[in-house]
Amino acid sequence: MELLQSILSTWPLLATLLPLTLLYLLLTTLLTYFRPSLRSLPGPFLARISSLPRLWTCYTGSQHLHHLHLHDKYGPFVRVGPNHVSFSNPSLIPVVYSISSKFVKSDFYTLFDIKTPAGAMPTIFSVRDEAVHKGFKRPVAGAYAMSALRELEGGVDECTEIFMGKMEERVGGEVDLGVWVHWYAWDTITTLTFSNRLDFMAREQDIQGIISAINARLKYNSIIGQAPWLHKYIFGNRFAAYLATFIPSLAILNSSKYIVDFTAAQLRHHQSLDSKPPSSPSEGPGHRPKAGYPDMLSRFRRSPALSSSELLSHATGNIFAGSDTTAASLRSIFYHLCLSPSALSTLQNEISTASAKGNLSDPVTFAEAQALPYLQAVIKEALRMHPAVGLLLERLAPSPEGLTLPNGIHLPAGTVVGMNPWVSARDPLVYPSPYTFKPERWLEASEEELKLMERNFLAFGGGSRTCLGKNISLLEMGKLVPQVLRRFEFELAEPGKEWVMEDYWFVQQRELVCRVKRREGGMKEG
Ligand code: HEM
Repeated sequence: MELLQSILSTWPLLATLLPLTLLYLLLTTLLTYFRPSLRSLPGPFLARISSLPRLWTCYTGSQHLHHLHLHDKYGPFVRVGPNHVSFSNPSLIPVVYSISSKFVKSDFYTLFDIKTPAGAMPTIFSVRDEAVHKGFKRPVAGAYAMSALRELEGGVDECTEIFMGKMEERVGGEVDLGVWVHWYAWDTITTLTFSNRLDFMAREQDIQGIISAINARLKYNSIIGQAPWLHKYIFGNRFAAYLATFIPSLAILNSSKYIVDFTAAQLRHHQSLDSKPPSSPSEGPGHRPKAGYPDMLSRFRRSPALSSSELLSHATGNIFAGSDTTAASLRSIFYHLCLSPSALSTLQNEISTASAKGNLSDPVTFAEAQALPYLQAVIKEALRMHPAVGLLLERLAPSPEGLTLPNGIHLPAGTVVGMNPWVSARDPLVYPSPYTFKPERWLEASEEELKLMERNFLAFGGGSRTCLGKNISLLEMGKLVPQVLRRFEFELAEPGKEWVMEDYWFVQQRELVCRVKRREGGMKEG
């Protein structure tokens, strides 16, 4: 106390400013706490007045679990931040996430904008303005249609074959299946997008460190995205970003440029091969594009409406969103099958029966996979058990009307509202015993129940901002899983041990170590 008095008497300006600052902080805290309408919503005290709890739970990679806990404790509407409301009430899903919804994405998504040589620009994923989003999507949507992707099945088959070969080499031993499906997803997305498989699987490594770069940026984006205004003082600030280069553990988080440069190199490579004759296997590993090959980039490039920056933005979107998601979903499929012997044997029987009837080619085609109802239910249930995205899908209450919650509370325009796909997936009224992996629920539900289950299924998001790459992942998962299961069996190396989850926008799992066996009576390597 004496020390404070002596400081204040030495610096009279400080003596005036300090109480004013404290008064300002007190007033803003009170105003934040008592923000109209939001004050009547329940939620943790600190979350009402500051972004710290959201920053912290994001930093610890556990926000999906935190949101589940908050809704268990406080009910369907929780004030999770000064201006943030998380909801678990399903009736709001069609309001907030519909095709014609006026709820645009929040500033959280600005962290996912990219810098191109022509300047900063959003990606189709991060763009906030709905009209701009429509314009962005129109020229490329065709490339994501299932009819277009089916032409690329051969590319998926090549990657599947490599995956099978790698598992074959490991029969009798242990594999970290989580790592392998990640490499599989990377090889597949680079094949489908650029016809340039980078051979993560063949070389058994993170090629050019791109996986680490994306993980690091996702970490930064999800944490700083909780208070997006912070970005302009961190990596959005040139000087701060420069200073960070001297601290390797910080510098790695600023990998956005690295990711865009990685994609730009792929674009240049694709363009440089236009004039080359069709590839031959002697060109070495990877799949080389030839003029007219219907990979996604060729389709994008055929659209005269796309500038080179837009092309880069779309390709970066595929790189950013196209592998972690599918990998997390594949891990969920294999993990839950390992934990559920009855589901595994039902699926194995379905595959064997179809095979015996001659209904499964080698490799399994997408059309054949779709005709396996239990397989489709397993995929759906695995995505429900483990949605790839684990933060709020944040949207802004529209202006001027805001949002009136079913309990009558009115949220003003500009309030950030959203649902976490993990919360919608665990609603016991929609999915009885929501923590149990039960593919049958998708086959046994009545029409009415199924409608509700589909409505709550936010694994691919919803409305006009539904995942654009959904068909890519369905193609990959639908083809890989039956092909692998007809030849191999996996069991957890340590059955009692749970995997480790980290939620940095995508909820990635680690330590899915399995023993690989050749399946009794299963298909031999052909
Ligand atoms: C199982 C795999 C996948 C899952 C679970 C998934 C999940 C999601 C989710 C939840 C969203 C909505 C995010 C939001 O509203 O904020 C989304 C959007 C998006 N996803 Fe995926 N995704 C998957 C695979 C892919 C793939 C393979 C690609 C592309 C190669 C992709 C590209 C996109 C794009 C471009 C958007 C933004 C769409 C828009 O706003 O119009 N995703 N995804």
